[in-house]
Amino acid sequence: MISDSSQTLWPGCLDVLAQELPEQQFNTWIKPLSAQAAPDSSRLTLLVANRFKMDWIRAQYAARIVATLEQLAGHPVQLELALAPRAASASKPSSMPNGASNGASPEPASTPPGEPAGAPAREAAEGAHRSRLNSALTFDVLVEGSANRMARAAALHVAGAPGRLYNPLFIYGGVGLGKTHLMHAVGNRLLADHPDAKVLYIHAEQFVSDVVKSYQRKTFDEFKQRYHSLDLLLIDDVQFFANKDRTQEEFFNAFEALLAKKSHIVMTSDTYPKGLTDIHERLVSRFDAGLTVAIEPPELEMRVAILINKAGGEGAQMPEEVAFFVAKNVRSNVRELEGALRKILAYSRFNQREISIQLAREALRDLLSIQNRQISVESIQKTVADYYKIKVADMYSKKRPASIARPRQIAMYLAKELTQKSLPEIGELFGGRDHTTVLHAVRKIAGERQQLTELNQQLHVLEQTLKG
Ligand SMILES: Nc1ncnc2c1ncn2[C@@H]1O[C@H](COP(=O)(O)OP(=O)(O)OP(=O)(O)O)[C@@H](O)[C@H]1O
Repeated sequence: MISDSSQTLWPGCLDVLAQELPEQQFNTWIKPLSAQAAPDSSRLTLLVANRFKMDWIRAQYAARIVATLEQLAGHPVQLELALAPRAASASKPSSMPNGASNGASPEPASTPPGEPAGAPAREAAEGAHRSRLNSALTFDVLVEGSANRMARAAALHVAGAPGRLYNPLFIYGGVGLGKTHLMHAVGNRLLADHPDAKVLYIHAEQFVSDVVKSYQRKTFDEFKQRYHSLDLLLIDDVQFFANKDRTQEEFFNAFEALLAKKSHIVMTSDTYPKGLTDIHERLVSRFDAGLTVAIEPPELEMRVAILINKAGGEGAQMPEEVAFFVAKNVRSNVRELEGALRKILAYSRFNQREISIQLAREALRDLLSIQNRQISVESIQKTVADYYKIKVADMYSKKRPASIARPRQIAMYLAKELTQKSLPEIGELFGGRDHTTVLHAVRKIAGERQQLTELNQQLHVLEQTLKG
């Protein structure tokens, strides 16, 4: 008889890996595996469909799987890989993702076994395939906060009246802040209202690859037919067009054709249009011709709301104090926040314990210890000095010009936010300054961060850099 914890070990591990690995890799390699755990969870056997997959999983994923299993179990776990009996592997549901390959898989697309899904599932998959939309990414599950309020309002407007105002809509911001989610939400809403609309979500890299294929196969007519006939084109991460001249030309053509027929274009990027490098000026000026909106890193309360909502979506309840604890420690972006939540939920399920601050601390111990280990006041001083192009020595000096005093205040603020040091200790490390000077700097920068978008973004970049 297998104990409860051994039964939840692999599902818990799947939860964590689903969050940590790119979707394509997870769906291709990890999701199809079935597991048998020893009753005491000391050993876990994964059944793999063929020898090729077994070698690949051993080489690419075994170490990571073991680390995750051991973190969940709290003791060493031996991992074994075995070939699945033929019948067992053939009856597994197909798990191939609908999107095109991201190049991670070395296996020909026809190799993985799998029965076709049932008709409704197939239709849904075909619908999703046509538009490449992820139907889970809707406005309903997108938490609103000051960080994304304007972008969300603009996206809602576009979904409700495409082809009119805000065309193109250009959404920019740092990684994992919800740009892609917002884009899918526009497409899903439009399709819900107009099921016949021709919508396509595509990552810029895929667009580049489509251009290359059309070039090689001389099928530009089909390419044009496909892109120029859309009602809504959602194109993600356009910074990937940098230096790809032919792609930029084709995108320019598609762009002009779509705007001429009043189709809508929504784009995302990691920076605002004029901040894009190696993109033709005529494209940049068109990107900026509709509405450009930023998504910013979520503030504390928004991070808390996201955690509570997402936990609810997984059928779990996260007490507010735990959500605050996690949100205070995981600040960089929503994707990391989701990763932390997955770990906590998996840890709670596996150990059959209620979610508490103590449990969160244990589940996130690697993440928390990496943060504490890596960030020292000295590394903050160096990073900030490099960023604002001043000397590290100016962090300790008595110089007062604003070009030096302000980065110094920013470094003090980050030292308070990212380390466990007290105000007097920080003052000491900044050339023996009084703790009231540090307090003044911390309050000033915290206040301005709420008001000034540019400062907020700079701090976000610095935090990401410091956290590695
Ligand atoms: N406001 C929000 N409410 C709920 N979930 C969110 C929110 N913002 C982001 N997310 C979730 O965070 C994850 C990362 O978001 P997304 O992929 O849209 O980020 P991104 O800005 O496109 O990042 P990248 O630039 O790395 O592609 C997704 O799972 C998304 O659903």
